[in-house]
Amino acid sequence: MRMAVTGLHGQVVQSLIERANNITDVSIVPLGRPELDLQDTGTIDPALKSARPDVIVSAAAYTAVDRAESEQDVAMTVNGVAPGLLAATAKELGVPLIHISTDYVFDGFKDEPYREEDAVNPLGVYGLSKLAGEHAVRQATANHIILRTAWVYSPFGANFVKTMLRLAGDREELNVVGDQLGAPTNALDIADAVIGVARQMLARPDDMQKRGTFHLSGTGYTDWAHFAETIFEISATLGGPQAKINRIATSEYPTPARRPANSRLDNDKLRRNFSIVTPEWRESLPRVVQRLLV
Ligand SMILES: NC(=O)C1=CN([C@@H]2O[C@H](COP(=O)(O)OP(=O)(O)OC[C@H]3O[C@@H](n4cnc5c(N)ncnc54)[C@H](OP(=O)(O)O)[C@@H]3O)[C@@H](O)[C@H]2O)C=CC1
Ligand SMILES: Cc1cn([C@H]2C[C@H](O)[C@@H](COP(=O)(O)OP(=O)(O)O[C@H]3O[C@@H](C)C(=O)[C@@H](O)[C@H]3O)O2)c(=O)[nH]c1=O
Repeated sequence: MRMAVTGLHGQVVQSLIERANNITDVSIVPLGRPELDLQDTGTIDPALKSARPDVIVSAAAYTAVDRAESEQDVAMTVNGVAPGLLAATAKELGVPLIHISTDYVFDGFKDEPYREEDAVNPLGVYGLSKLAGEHAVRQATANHIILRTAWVYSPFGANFVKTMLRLAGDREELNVVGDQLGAPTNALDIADAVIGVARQMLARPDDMQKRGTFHLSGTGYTDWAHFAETIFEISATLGGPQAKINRIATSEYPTPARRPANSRLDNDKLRRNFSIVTPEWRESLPRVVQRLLV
């Protein structure tokens, strides 16, 4: 199975490359700038076609949530327009598209985990742009999966786990918000799920139970402050950096973009339709912290 994946250095791309290294029948073709530039939309179709994919994975995105508030045009092109073009090429090639989206399409006012059919209402430009991307994909091809994930971390790229370990090098105490709930998701677990989903889509080309929108986050949930405390508990056992976490309210940590108070995603549809279950977030975390401390 040849998977063309957008992006080069991103967390999900790098995780797919690492996982595929150990699987003989899966090869990843990462497509990044300048060959494929989601801002330079004319590059998308030729780059994808030259990769001769069996499946396309749309993993690249403009992910700077706060910067998006002042770079709306770039965020909209990369996250909102480009996925529709990827989907149009996927349709022309007759191959499935797996598009990664986000919990930030929701406003977070629901008390329970979000299900796929719940009403969307993004609070910021990043979420709005990702929602536009979802609509564009749905319009361009029925042969798609939209996988909404959340709070992604990994040994690669930039993420909250790396930020906490880095900040602890300079400070003894860190203020972290304790009133936003969500599920940390290891990008390597996303990679496993994406490969599993792709195999099942190819095996069942006409099965609409294996098409549409699905949620995929780590199992269980936490808040950012407790997530940070857990990172440092693990770091302590490995002789890594330490910091005391001061639990604060979101109102005490002003940011350009608003974040949802509830980012929890209900993963049950993925379990029912694909038999895919993600590990507990606490189980996945130590493996990444360990790698980051080496
Ligand atoms: N990070 C998170 O917490 C979450 C992420 N998601 C979604 O998951 C997906 C993967 O995220 P993640 O791996 O964390 O992302 P990263 O921020 O780690 O990487 C983003 C990738 O997008 C690429 N990219 C950005 N702009 C362009 C462009 N104009 N042209 C081509 N490539 C571009 C980057 O390129 P380069 O390699 O050159 O830097 C990089 O490879 C995204 O769709 C994101 O919206 C969803 C929920 C949470
Ligand atoms: C660094 C830091 C962050 N925070 C807060 C800010 C924010 O509410 C929360 C997480 O901060 P980050 O900037 O890492 O998170 P953020 O960029 O909002 O992460 C999001 O990224 C996009 C791409 C997604 O799709 C989302 O699922 C989500 O993972 O923690 C603190 O309270 N203290 C700190 O020292």
